[in-house]
Amino acid sequence: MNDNLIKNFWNCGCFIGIPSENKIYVMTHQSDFKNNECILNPPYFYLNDFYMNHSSPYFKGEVFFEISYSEMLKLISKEFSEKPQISWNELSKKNYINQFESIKNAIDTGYLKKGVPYSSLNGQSLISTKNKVYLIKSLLENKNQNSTYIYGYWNQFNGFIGSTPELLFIQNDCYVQTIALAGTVPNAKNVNKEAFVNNQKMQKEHLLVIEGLKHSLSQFGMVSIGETKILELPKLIHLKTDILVKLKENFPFQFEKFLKEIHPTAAVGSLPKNSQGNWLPQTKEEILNRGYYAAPFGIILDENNSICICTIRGMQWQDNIVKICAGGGVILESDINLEWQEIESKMDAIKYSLGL
Ligand SMILES: C=C(O[C@H]1C=CC=C(C(=O)O)[C@@H]1O)C(=O)O
Repeated sequence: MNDNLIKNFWNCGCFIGIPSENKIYVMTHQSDFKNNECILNPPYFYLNDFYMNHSSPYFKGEVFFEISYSEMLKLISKEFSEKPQISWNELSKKNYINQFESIKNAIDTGYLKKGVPYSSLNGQSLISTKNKVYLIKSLLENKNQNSTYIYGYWNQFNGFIGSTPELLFIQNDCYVQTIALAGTVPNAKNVNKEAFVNNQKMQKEHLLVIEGLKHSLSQFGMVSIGETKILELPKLIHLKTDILVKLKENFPFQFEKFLKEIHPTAAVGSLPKNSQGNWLPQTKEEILNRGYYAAPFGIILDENNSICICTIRGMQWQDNIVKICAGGGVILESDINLEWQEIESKMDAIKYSLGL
């Protein structure tokens, strides 16, 4: 990469890493959301907010390339790196309690089976190029990157960087892979994995995500549900089930149509979905607070290959405000104190992966 290109990338860049392919897709872009899908030639990126409010979420920049994880680390190691100095606010439980109680009420009245409240930890820091280098380097050096998708997007004012286990889908020809991911325990030394796998509340929470996905996906073709397994991350353990859809014959895959059906899954939204795809009211305040937390972010490589992830487990920033969001599934059996501990563990895990 020449110097100009590197400068452009650090001003306005984005990437998504796919560990199973040992590939990171990287793009520089000038500005957001100017393009319409029909005028773009693949490859191009897709970014929407959680509520899918952007009408032109596709974008393409001047330069697009693929790079292996080790090449990316080598490239990035040549750059100046500096840990962001963030002064974090106190984490407030109040808003979370309101969401938790509203979900519990909706469950009691039979309107919902599951909802995902979240909390955000805010801080102050301007994220410089050196800071971005530091954050991405931390993700790349993280040993357990095999099960997560590193991602990043930024322009001069805002952006986000993280590493998510939440795959929305990978499309290869007539097959679409997705996962159900729900049920969490901190990955502590003394954790009893067997008890976790056999825990009835965890199983139920997980099965509800599978139920939601089956419901969304069956219109596209044959849905095969794999075995539920443990997904072990450095700081957290989840239940994970692989799901494969064999698309109906003569069924042209449409990225956004598929995405609208699957997102938000019950792992980040609710079951059942309401007309907004989620139980949370889509207020101005909620949209602002959420920013790009749990947003769909993807790449259309060509008409037979595309990828979309859900941007959890990351840090976002807007001007000098930085933010880490974490949520967790709530069902009838959920206990608020345990759920809150889960939120705190997820926030610690995010900080750990970003070297904060
Ligand atoms: C919504 C989040 O996690 C989801 C993914 C895995 C496990 C989850 C859970 O156990 O609740 C969540 O559904 C988040 O990390 O913000």
